[in-house]
Amino acid sequence: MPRAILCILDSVGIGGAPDAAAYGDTGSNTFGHIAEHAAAGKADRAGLRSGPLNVPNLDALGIGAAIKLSTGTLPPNLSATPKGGRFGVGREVSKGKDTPSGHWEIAGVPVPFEWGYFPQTVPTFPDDLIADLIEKAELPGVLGNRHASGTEIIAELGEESIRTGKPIVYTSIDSVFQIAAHETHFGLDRLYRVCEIAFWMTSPLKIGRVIARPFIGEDAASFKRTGNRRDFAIAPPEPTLLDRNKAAGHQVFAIGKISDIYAGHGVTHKIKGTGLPQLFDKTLEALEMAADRAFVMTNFVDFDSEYGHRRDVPGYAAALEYFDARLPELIAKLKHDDLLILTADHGNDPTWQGTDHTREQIPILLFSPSVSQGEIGIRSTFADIGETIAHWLGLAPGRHGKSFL
Ligand SMILES: O=P(O)(O)O[C@H]1O[C@H](CO)[C@@H](O)[C@H]1O
Ligand SMILES: [Mn+2]
Ligand SMILES: [Mn+2]
Repeated sequence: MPRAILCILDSVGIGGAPDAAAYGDTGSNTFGHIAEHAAAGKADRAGLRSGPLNVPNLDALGIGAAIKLSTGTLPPNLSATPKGGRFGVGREVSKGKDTPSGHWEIAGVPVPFEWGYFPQTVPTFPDDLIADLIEKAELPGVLGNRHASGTEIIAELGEESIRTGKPIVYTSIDSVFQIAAHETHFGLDRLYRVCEIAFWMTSPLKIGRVIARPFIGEDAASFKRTGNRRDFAIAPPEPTLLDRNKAAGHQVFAIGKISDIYAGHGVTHKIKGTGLPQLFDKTLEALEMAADRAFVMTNFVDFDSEYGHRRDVPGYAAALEYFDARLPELIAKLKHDDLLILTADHGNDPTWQGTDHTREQIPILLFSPSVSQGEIGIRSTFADIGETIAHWLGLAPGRHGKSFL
């Protein structure tokens, strides 16, 4: 009874995308640079972690070997010889370096169109779009209206937002329209409604997502974003692996952000979770419920949202070590015909300039009690991951990518 478990370690890239120059990201390497910083004592934080990166379980599955294959260089304290599983590298054909592009392509559907983006101007959003939003959502106005880091703009404008009732609208280098507002002063349900209205206005512009960014706290020093983030995303242009497995009558567990990323399409069990520990727990729980030919997919967003975008090297290193320490629990739960794949959707090198994603290749670490050790090389599309899982679950081949099993 085959089952498949796909863990997306959001933003855990491994460097070296051949087209990185087009994104200003030549030389970025999320995992490799964290390992280098840690080895040099530059990822220490009192009370959190210190010293070289300690990820023996990821290393046993081939993370070091995958990075070496991707960049030609083995980072410190990692091994070039895995102890089990199959390792490889994924290269993205879709344009853009955001979450939906990566996830859709991983699920067998590369993005066939150019995403819409907002310019690096102030204001960034078209006047008519904002005027329309203010009118339809009955807002007293908006704040922000520029490119920004979400935590920084809340610290800067959060108090004014509470005082005036105006939500904060901002974007990034990604195809996103983000709206931050206070969970209770503005109201969470109201924020979601405003996002929904914005989504209908921005989707014709091929903006991938409108993201609700609720926060709590009463002043700049205490503002904190909550787990009630919600992404309103464009639906994938073709049926993904999730749709295909659901259509075959099998379970599809979507854990964390997964359901949002695929606009709810192809999901039979939507499971929310906040923070790495809970997302990991929910993944283990889903495995308990997963029947024959089930597909379990989890997005571990914190690597990206809490550490990558925040350019927090010690935090990112500690998160990798946490995930690594829990990996044996997941592996212990695998039955003979279960397939586990660990991968990422893009990079977000915390040592890089700015606060945006980085165009990188991704690790593909595959493990099953019934698959021998080996290497799968550099795959020319992330869609090979989806096709491998489709093959494993007995689905007909899709239009993009090839199974590596
Ligand atoms: O700075 P925050 O609000 O975390 O925004 C980040 O989150 C968005 C979605 O992943 C990205 O486009 C990036 O801008
Ligand atoms: Mn992502
Ligand atoms: Mn991100």
